[in-house]
Parts: sequence; structure tokens; C-alpha cells
Amino acid sequence: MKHFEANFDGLVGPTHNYAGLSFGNVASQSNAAQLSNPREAAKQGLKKAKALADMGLVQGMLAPQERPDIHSLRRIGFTGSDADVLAKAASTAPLLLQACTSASSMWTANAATVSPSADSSDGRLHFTPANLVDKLHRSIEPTTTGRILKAIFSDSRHFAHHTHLPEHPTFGDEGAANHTRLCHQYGDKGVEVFVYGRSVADASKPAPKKYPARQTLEASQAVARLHGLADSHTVYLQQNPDVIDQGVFHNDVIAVGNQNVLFYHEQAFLDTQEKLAEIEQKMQGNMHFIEVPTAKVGVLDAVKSYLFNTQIVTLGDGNMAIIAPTDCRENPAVYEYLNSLLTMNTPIKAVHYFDVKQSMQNGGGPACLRLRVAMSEAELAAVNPHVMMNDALFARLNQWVDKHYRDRLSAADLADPQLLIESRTALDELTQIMQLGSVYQFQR
Ligand SMILES: N=C(N)NCCC[C@H](NC(=O)CCC(=O)O)C(=O)O
Repeated sequence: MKHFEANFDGLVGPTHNYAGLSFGNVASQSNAAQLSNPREAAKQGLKKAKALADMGLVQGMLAPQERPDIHSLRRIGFTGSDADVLAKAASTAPLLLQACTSASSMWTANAATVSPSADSSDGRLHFTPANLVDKLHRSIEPTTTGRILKAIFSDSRHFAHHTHLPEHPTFGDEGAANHTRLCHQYGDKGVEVFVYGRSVADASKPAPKKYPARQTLEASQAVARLHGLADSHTVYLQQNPDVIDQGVFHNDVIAVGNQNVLFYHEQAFLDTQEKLAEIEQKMQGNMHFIEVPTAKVGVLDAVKSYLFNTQIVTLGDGNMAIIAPTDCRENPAVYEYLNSLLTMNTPIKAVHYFDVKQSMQNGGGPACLRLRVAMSEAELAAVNPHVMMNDALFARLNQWVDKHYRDRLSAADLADPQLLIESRTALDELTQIMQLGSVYQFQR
């Protein structure tokens, strides 16, 4: 049977805005209070997703979440009509309103950790939504994320869904952004590499000093247990705390893997040589480790351009291509590196550039926008077909965006009760397009 890796991209929601909510994420902080363009953001994302589908890859879309999240605002004591709740939150606690209005669920690399059936002990594909406890605006995502995933991967003979980990800093979990599944062929049992920023139990491990380490070792281990992964095929790797302090808030800002390729920055990890040897041994050889030296691309250039927040995809002919943000083409050192990479005799033979600047300004590159699900043809046949990208869905979603999305949003607009109505109207229609059922609180 044929196996492949599908990408499920997050559809950008109607409240996409720049609120500067992510301490430690340089782009989010430096673009705070800029005007955003939700319509353009959604269209940039759709264009990238469609281009991958056109390359012959299996591509799906994940629905955005309900924002402003009136239910969270009510839970913290704002009362009255929906418009009253918005007005009171805006005047007394604008930060809380911003947190409850972020479209951050668009970065589906943080939606969940996914283990393919070849890796799990029960032969099913496993999903654990990430609790995202490090950031208030993201910590309100996992329940709805779980519902959306269940509405798409509903067949329990193929798919197993877990509840997100306990909402405590011990289990800080950022999902697939800190997880890379390596393999030879997609249907083979792979090696799942979990990259953590700190350990709660082991104080001897170093931790960053300036910015938070969002992912803990304890969370990674819990997910591996839930998914029934074998120790012989699992590797725990610590991220270099110094690079977290330079703005590498997720591992996928400094490393990316696909099949037997691991593409990473020289400074990405701790104990690099020892850990790469463990990966090589667990993969039983034939790995391509592509290390980018600091002398060629510094950490700051990597963070600015998102060289490692690229997608590495395997095309029909077996060759790999890199899906990069146009920011990589605009950075001379990075562009030169990517051009030289194509001559280096690795499986990567092409680079394709996409403009996802609306997302980039919040620290989300091409790889943040997608959740990878390696699966078989039989598993794909069990997926809700109405979320899969094709000409018809692309046209339908573009029309839907044109109909419902604004082309500018400022901080002041977040309190506009009309924005809430527009957002709910759009999402209600989207659940029909994607046949998701009532996944949103306002529909229940
Ligand atoms: N690297 C991956 N996989 N994802 C990127 C997530 C970016 C997101 N930005 C934000 O949430 C900014 C929102 C704001 O400031 O308005 C975050 O920091 O969690």
C-alpha cells in the first residue's frame, strides 16, 4: 500500500492581528500594534496550500477557531450581552481581550503532536492536541483543536485521539513544532525525535535565561507514552538554551526534518554529536544530516529569514524540495546558502518561495502553518474529504474569504461587536463547507 505525508494547513481566521502577545517571539513583539490584513493573510496561506496540492502532495486544511472567544471572557468574569462583554474587556483589560481575539490557531504546527500508525503500539494514528500553556492566547486553543481533529479524523479504527496534557507548566507542550518524525519510507516504522527546551525534574539540565522554554521534557515523554512509541525508536533532544534566548521559541525555527534528512543549524541542540549518533543508530543508518554552520548563516539571520521554518517535502519522483518564505530570498546569506545547498548532493533538489508575510510578521513561517500527518491510502480514505485541497475547495474558500474577511484590522477594532458577528457568520458557513458539525462553542 502507498504511504505518504499529508500537510494540514491552518486556515487564517478573520481576526488575524498583531498584538505582540508572544514574549520570546521576536517578530510577534516587534510588529505589535501594526495594522493587519486578515483577507490577505488567509489568501497567502491558501495559495501556499494549493501550490503544494498542485505539486502532487496530499494537502488538507484545518478550520480556524472562534474569536473573539466570548466564552473565555465570560469565564473570567465579564458579563452582559456579547457586546457588553467586549466593551468591558476592552476598557478594563485590553490585554485579555487581545488574548481572546488572536487568530493564533492558524499555526497548526502547534495544534497537536501526531504519530503515524507505523510507529504506535496499537497500529493507529495518534493525535494529542498541544496544551500551549506558555501563552495565554494559545492556551485557549486545545479543546476546539481536539474537536476539529476528531471531525476530520473520525474513524476510531484508524485514528486515536488523546486529551491535551494537564494544563500546568510541568507539561508545557507545543505540539509538532518540537517534534520531528524521521523514517526511510513513510510507511516504515520511524524514529520520533522530541526536542525540549527544559526539564522540570532534572535541574542539572541548563535552561534559557531571557526567554521561556515552552516545551518540557516531561510533556514530550507523556506524549510518547500516550502514543505507544517504542524507546528503541524515540529520541529526546534538548534545544540549545542560548538560541532560545536569541528568539528560537520553537525547535522548528532552527531545525526541520523529512524522511532521512535532518536540516538544522550548528547551534540548534545540546550534545549534538552524541544525539545525532543516537538518531543514526535508531534509524539503522543512511541519514543525511545537513548542518548549517554559523559561519555561513548566523542564528539571527536564521530567525529573521525562517530558513529552518521551511517545509521539506518529497515529490513524486522521490526528490525533495524546500518550501521557503520569500524572506529567505531577501536575506543575502540565506539565499546564497539555499542556492549552494542545491549543489551539495543531498536529496534536496529545489527551493520554492512563497509570500506568507502576514503570518511571518507574527513569527509564523510556512512550516508553522502546517500539521504533518504521515498516512496510508486506507487511512486517507477515512479522512473527511471536504477539508482536502483541490481546485473546487480552493475556489470556494477564496470566495468565502472575500465575502467575510476585512482587509485591515487594528487593536481598536477587536472590541467591535460587528467583528464578532462577522467571525461567527463566517465560521458557521465554514463548518458547512468542510462538513465539520458543531465544533464551535457558539454552535453548541
Ligand atoms: N513555530 C511555530 N510552529 N509556530 C509559530 C507560532 C507563532 C505564534 N505567534 C503568535 O502567537 C503571535 C500573536 C500576536 O502577537 O498577536 C506563537 O508565538 O506561538
